[in-house]
Amino acid sequence: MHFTPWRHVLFAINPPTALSVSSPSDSERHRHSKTEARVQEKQAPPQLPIQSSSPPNQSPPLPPLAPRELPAVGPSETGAGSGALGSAGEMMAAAAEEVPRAPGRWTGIDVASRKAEEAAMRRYDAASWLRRTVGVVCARDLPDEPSEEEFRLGLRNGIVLCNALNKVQPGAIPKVVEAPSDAAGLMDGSALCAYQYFENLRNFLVVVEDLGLPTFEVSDLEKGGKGVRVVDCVLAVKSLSESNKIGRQASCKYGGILKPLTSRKYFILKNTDAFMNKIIKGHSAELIQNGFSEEQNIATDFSIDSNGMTTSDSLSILLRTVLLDKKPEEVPLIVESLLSKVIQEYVQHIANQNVADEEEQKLLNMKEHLSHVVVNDDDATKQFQLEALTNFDLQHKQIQELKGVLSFVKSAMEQLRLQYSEEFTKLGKHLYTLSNAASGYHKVLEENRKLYNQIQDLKGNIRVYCRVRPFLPGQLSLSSSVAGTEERTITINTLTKYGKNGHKSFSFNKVFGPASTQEEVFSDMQPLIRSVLDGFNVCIFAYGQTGSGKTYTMSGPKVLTEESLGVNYRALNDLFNIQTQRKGTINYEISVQMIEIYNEQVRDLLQDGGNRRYPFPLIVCFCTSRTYLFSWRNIKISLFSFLS
Ligand SMILES: Nc1ncnc2c1ncn2[C@@H]1O[C@H](COP(=O)(O)OP(=O)(O)OP(=O)(O)O)[C@@H](O)[C@H]1O
Repeated sequence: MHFTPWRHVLFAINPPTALSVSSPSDSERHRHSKTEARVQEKQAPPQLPIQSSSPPNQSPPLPPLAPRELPAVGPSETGAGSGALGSAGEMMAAAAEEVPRAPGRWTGIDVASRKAEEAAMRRYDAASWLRRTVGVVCARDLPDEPSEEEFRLGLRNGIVLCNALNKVQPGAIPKVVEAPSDAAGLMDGSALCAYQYFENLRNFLVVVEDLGLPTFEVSDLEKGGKGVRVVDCVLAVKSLSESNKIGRQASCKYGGILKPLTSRKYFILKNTDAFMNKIIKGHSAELIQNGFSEEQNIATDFSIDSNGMTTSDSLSILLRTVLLDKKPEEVPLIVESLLSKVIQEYVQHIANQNVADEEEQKLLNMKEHLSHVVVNDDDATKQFQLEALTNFDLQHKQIQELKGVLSFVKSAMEQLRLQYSEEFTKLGKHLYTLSNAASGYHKVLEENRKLYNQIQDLKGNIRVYCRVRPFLPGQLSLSSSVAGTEERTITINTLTKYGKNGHKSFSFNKVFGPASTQEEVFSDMQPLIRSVLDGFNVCIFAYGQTGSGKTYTMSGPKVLTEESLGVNYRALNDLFNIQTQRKGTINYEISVQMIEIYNEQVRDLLQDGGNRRYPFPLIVCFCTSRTYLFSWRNIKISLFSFLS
């Protein structure tokens, strides 16, 4: 709870002697103020708190008061800036501010002079108290009557402040960073580095703030800082010290009511009476500080606390006490100021009360919710347990089912594995059999081939067949020279030397009569043709006179039918069919060349229209490893040679 506007009272209660000094020098003003303060200090009770003041540039000019206008307060309160004014005095000052100023009685120079003098007096008072508190050794850098610069340098390292505060509140600052012993000759505490200064000052300011005293910034101890705030703080600590000496928690005029170090929630008020008691107590303390008797103040407190008087009664007593010795013209202003303060405190209290009501409502809601939870806790627990058991049984049942399914799947998989193993074993056996069969097949095939070719060799590598063509249409069959044919023999009618009919017989591998077909002729040659696919060279040619049927036998008639196809067509068809049958095992490359030998000239019948003549003799052609089909006059040759 702050009473900042009441600080203006300092100027109103200054002694008129200070007002008579017009623009004195600083030293003169200091000396004058100091002398005045010394006199006042001797007369003032040491326990009186000190009233701080606003910075000179913020303080409005106040009209001077005659000595008879001053309240009956101690000399220290009336000193420039060092007075410990109470609420009554402040109220009076506030009232005095509103008093119409007499023209010509107050000038700007007087105001500035009085402010400077007041500041100096307050600084002297603070320095003097610090020196007395910590001792002249510790405060060697702080003169008894320091200038602003000396005051700043003396307190810059925070040692004096911390030690002084520890004197007032023992143990408030457990650790004070002291200056090194060899730093005595150093100026303005510069032996310590900046952060050590800061640590002392920070600890000091933290404790001061916890005490509810006015604080300052660390920068206020630097050049350009607001030294008046430091003075206010020191005087507030002094006020606390003096209050402690009289065994009473002082009401601080420098920023609020002193708070205990262990709690920062001092301003939380719970009801109107407590709120009013607080105000009244605060004002009562101020009354004491402004000259009212302590007994009177105690009586006031006692009447409020013990007799349970109402708020209006308390206010009445307070007003009567405050206005007891006031002039009639001062009463309205004092009452107005007091009411303004009461309204301000009441508004603050209502705000706090609203916040408290909201918090309380939240707590009630939370309690109701918790009670609802507690009341239904048993049912909810039972329901939860029942659901948990049900879920457990269901899950257990599902797990058992899954185990059964898993067992079934395992057995099925095992059966499948056994079946697969058996099938694999069977397949292996079959493959082994097939492999053996294939191997045997190749062996048998090879053996058959050998046997086959052996048979062909036994039949003869050179075979001679004889075919007799039938009579052509229009030819007389009585003139045939063939007397008869057997399988391997043909008998020819011949004329003897003496004109008698004779017979000659000729033996061949086989004799085909006039009724033989093309198929019968080829069937006896077919085994030789297949020998070509086993790598044997085969040559088939026909020999005979003109018109004997060579072309018919080798190629067929002009109009070909399936039955009339000759040896060449049938041989090639047979070769291509065998190639197709053995396609998966043997690849055959087949080429065909057709030549004609006529009048001892070899002609290629498949190139250049059959006009290309070969310069090499016929025997060379037989040595080539290719398939040949020769047509020679009266010799029709089929030569088949395959390389596989
Ligand atoms: N086995 C047969 N059956 C029926 N007709 C045949 C038979 N052999 C030959 N001929 C016929 O006899 C005629 C003469 O046959 P082909 O032309 O084959 O004789 P060639 O020996 O080739 O004669 P050339 O040497 O003059 O070429 C043809 O008209 C042919 O149709």
